Amino acid sequence: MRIDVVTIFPGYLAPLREALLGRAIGSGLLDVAVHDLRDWTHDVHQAVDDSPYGGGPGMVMRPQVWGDALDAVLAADERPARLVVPTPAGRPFTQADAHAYAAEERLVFACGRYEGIDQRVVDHYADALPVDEISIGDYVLVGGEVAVLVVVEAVARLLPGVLGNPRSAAEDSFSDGLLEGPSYTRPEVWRDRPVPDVLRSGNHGAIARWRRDRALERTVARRPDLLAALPPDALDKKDRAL
Ligand SMILES: CN1CCN(Cc2ccc(Cn3ccc4ccc(-c5n[nH]c(N)c5C#N)cc43)cc2)CC1
Repeated sequence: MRIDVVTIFPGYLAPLREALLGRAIGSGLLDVAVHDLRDWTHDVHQAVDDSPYGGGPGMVMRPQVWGDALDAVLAADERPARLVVPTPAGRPFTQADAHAYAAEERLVFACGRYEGIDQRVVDHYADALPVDEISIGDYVLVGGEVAVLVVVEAVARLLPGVLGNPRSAAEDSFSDGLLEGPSYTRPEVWRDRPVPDVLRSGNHGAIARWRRDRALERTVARRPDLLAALPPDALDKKDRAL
């Protein structure tokens, strides 16, 4: 998979080259190119923004610069691409999106700043390729770069060979529609707090039941919306007895 990121703060994307993602890049599983939007400005001030039509606070990113940048970036590789534009007004990014994006040959991310990117940029490219305006959560950031780091990590970990243990991705939180329950490791007792006996029992059936119960409890307490979204047959009689 090839990933391109266009931003006015290339340094913000440096973490992409660390740790797991850095190894994925090094092993050729992932090809990442970060582009400075200002490389496509032509004025001495390298202006990328201007005042909003209709008034209002802040500035809006100019379509011309974005058009020149995205034309050049898209033309640099013949693989079909999906353009992903993080925005507070975007559709919520989900684990299902991460799986869908992991199947793409190429993702191009447009990182906005200020009050966002002139809408005509999204409208223009939507005539030529799939374009997603996504949000990583109901809180307000200052730009799209952090969202790109989140999305790229969520996607890259699903690529074959990136995670040391492929079972991790297969048994993700949300993969069965529930939150993950608590995890424990050595020592058996830490500051007078023991590991739950069932986890040391060797009784795999009882362990699976215990883990499912804890996942259900946590989901009820923290994300009742996930329960409501489960298909009718997702909970068995024992689940409902909890
Ligand atoms: C008067 N009001 C009119 C509405 N604006 C709304 C607004 C517009 C842009 C920005 C800053 N920004 C610029 C590009 C960009 C991309 C993503 C995100 C982002 N934030 N939160 C997420 N989950 C994000 C994601 N993914 C923020 C971004 C902040 C707030 C505020 C002022």
